[in-house]
Amino acid sequence: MRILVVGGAGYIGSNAVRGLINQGNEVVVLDALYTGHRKAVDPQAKFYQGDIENKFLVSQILRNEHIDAVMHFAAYSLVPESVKKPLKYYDNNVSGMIALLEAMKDAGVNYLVFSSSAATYGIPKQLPITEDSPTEPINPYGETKLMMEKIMHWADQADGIKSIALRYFNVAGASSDGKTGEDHAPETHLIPNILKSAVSGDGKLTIFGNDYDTKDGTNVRDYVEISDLVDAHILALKHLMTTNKSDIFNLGTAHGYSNLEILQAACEVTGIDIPYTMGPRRGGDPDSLVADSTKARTILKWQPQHENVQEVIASAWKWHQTCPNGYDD
Ligand SMILES: O=c1ccn([C@@H]2O[C@H](COP(=O)(O)OP(=O)(O)O[C@H]3O[C@H](CO)[C@@H](O)[C@H](O)[C@H]3O)[C@@H](O)[C@H]2O)c(=O)[nH]1
Repeated sequence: MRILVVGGAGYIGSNAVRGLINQGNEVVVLDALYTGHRKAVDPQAKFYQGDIENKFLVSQILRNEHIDAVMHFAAYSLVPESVKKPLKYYDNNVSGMIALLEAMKDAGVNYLVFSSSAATYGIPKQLPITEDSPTEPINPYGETKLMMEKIMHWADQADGIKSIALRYFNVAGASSDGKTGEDHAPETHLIPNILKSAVSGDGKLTIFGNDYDTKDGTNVRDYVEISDLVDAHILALKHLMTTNKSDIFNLGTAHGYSNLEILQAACEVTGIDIPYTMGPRRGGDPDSLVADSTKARTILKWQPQHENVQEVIASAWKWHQTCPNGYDD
């Protein structure tokens, strides 16, 4: 199959590109390189630099490259940034999805796997969260992802574009060959920030808030390992093309770790007593997000292989030690 991976130079997209190639697919990448890294893209993929909002370019690539299906990772994804710059998020994320679907309609490409988020749920009424839980996002990022899902739904109704939205919980870890890891600018994610502090010893790590309604007062998250996440995308695409039916799946492990538990696990993995400051709450953080992924396990036959959070942190730690400045080395 020939797959277009939009946003294929980012953390999750670049890992998906490798996974697709390893499974015998031909991959074309489109990435604007606003947040992604050219060096992260597997050299076996054909690369175009460009913006998802350029629907003429996307349509041309879909036609000229004889694309069968699209995976979409080209959205802004930082919760705190979205709270500070909501218009940037609505503009890029929502407009990007509209342009992509218009280009797919124009080129007659009817299959889309989309990187959605647990942030679509907001503050869950019960844990673990199933796909039919209410979707009431509490930050602009989560709301843009929900809007994108809704746009996909109506594009299916009107134009027959079939799609699967994968609602990820917190993705973490690096590839086992050490080639691709997590490198955002600015870095706002917990595990990379903890490990950066471990490498630099700068003592700049802040844990945001210890007055949440959780076991130790810090936020609880469900960490899903990057290669397990990529496997789910490939299974989802096969399922979509077999059933021709749009759907939504959670991807997580059903294990919730508090921010302090993650810090403790990182201290154990690295052997470093990582200093931190307890700071005030960061805007837009729900207390706890833990996935019920029974649906993905049953229907997609998804079997995550890396549910031990220490193992996930260990792979990220290997990457951070090798590339302390990310892809800028
Ligand atoms: O330096 C830091 C960074 C983060 N946190 C906290 O760590 C937790 C996790 O934060 P982060 O790693 O930024 O992830 P989330 O905000 O939970 O968002 C992630 O998880 C979502 C789904 O749960 C995804 O959709 C998003 O794309 C992804 O950024 C939160 O409580 C943060 O406040 C800190 O305390 N200190």
